Amino acid sequence: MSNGTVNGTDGLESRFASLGINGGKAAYVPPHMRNQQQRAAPPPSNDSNGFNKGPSTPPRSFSNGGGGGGNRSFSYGGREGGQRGGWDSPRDRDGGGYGGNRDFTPRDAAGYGRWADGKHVAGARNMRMEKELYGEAADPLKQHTGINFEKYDDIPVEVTGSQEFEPVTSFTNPPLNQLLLDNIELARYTTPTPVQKYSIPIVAANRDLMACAQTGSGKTGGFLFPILSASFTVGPTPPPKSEGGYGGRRKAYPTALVLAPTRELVSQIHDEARKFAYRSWVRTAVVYGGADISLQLKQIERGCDLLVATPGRLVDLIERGRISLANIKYLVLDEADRMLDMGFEPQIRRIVEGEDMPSVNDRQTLMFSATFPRDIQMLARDFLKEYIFLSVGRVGSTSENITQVVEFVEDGDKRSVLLDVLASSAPGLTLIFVETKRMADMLSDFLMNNNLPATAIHGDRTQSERERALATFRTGKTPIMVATAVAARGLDIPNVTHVINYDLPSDIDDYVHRIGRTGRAGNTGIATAFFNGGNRNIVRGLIDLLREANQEIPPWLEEIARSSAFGGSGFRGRGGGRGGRGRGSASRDYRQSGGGFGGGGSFNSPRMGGGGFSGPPSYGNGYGNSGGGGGGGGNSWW
Ligand SMILES: Nc1ncnc2c1ncn2[C@@H]1O[C@H](COP(=O)(O)OP(=O)(O)OP(=O)(O)O)[C@@H](O)[C@H]1O
Repeated sequence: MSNGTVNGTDGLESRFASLGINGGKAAYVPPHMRNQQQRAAPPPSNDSNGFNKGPSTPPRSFSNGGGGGGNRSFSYGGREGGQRGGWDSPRDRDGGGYGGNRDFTPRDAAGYGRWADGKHVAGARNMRMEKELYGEAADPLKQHTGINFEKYDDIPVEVTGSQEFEPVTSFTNPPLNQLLLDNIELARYTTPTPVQKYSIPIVAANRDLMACAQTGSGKTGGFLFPILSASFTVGPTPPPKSEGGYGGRRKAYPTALVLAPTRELVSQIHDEARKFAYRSWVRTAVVYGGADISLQLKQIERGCDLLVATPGRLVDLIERGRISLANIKYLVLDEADRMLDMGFEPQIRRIVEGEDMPSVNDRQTLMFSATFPRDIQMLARDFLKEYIFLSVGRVGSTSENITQVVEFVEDGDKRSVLLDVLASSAPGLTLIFVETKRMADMLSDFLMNNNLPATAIHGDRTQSERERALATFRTGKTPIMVATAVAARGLDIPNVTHVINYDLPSDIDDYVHRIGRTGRAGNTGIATAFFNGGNRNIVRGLIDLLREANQEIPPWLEEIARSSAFGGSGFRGRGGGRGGRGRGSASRDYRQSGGGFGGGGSFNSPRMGGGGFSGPPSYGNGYGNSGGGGGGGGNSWW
């Protein structure tokens, strides 16, 4: 299978000389490996880390000084020291007992805290863990903030709903718990991003939230910070009496559940959760399909207060009686629009409505994404109560940190144009998106046959193949990765300087997420799209995005938009690719744009607009999993 790593133990220059990426130019060596050669070099500063020398003159002048990642591995369970749940009250309360395998974890294992006698007892520092979780200051394997980080503050924020909120402009106590602040400092975050500034007070006010902010602008912290801060302060909730505690059955009762669509993403979120839960009583766990369930069960037994999960594996563990959702206080849907579209909605309904999760009134529900189509906003009301809608910038907009280039390329010319584009790319990691798994394999093989070290990631690869592909990509061993949509959302890989849409998606929101793998945390990046007549359905959406992000719009593209509109296919391209629930675009909270909705529902926002929009007929429980072709539950396009 495709995984053309650069092997061998020769000098770095010669290792990379064979890659031929830069034609006759000096051999490419990923910057992080150059650092290994030049240990004396001073560490990069936060805003000048060598990965964000912004591109200046598109197209094709890819001037980012990007670098390879490093050997950052996903933490699929198995941490040292063990971590049983943090509840440390008398075992015999309510007859249950919370310590099925209490001996698993030394009570005072460094790095892990506990809750004792109604108080939070922070664990001792553990330098080994700190190094693993936070890396070194100049660690090229970690994402560093880029030159444009402060510019996030210029993006207009809109908060709609029945309450106003003062943003939290700095990381301080109050409102945040001191232990969380210590961990935020260890993570080297100095200022909250806009989405974090608002999510902190909104969640603290016990409100449900639908939050929309651009890719790479810190949404993960946006939900982790307020949840962890409150958890550290309030402490754990004992299992319900009726369940009898952990005792015999070793069932876990998480209080926070984060659902996300892919294995890689849940692992990444879990890594972040571990960072910020360090030394606290909160034990984190991650479960996802395709990996050994017994290892995940062991991990859950060690403690599972904050659980990050893909829906399918979670359902499996609930069915096995190993996880109960009865204690959930916080439910987070990350990439919420993806989680509620045709592929996942039935599973989400089962988890949220068909198991023992507290009702919408007895939990807080938070949804985050960079895109929220109107139909999904309407569907989401089934899971939220009188929510606040937070948008940083226009819903579904792209970051100006990404320089977008659109090239007209007929299908038959794509391969040779790709070689040209890669040859003129500056060093850095390049992510290439294609529409099918077969194409992902074929294209990575083609690249390797042309001496370009590439790997592929898609849904047909085994878990270990996927992990290896990501690892070799991060480290720059294969600085090119060909991917299907499975890698489109959420992944935060440092030094991805170039995203190429070899095949454009049929949904403009998918384009937004794909190109969002570059230009993160204030860094800059380039996104190149190969456009041709087959992509007419997204031309209007694409032009809107380009205009909004102050990008150059090729005249030929506007010409196609004009002729497409005339020919009737120029709608803002949604709904083609994944089963085709006709999706309406939304640039903001749909309640603000006069959109009513059919069907029942308990939604009662005072600001809800009057009728007018009849919308898709029904999104009730009967919504099947019938997405054909590209979509549905089978995820066959991944
Ligand atoms: N306050 C902060 N200060 C510095 N860096 C931050 C801050 N918040 C988040 N980051 C970093 O920014 C990067 C992007 O954050 P994150 O992955 O949460 O983005 P996102 O908005 O969820 O993106 P996506 O829409 O692609 O899922 C991460 O590397 C994260 O560590």
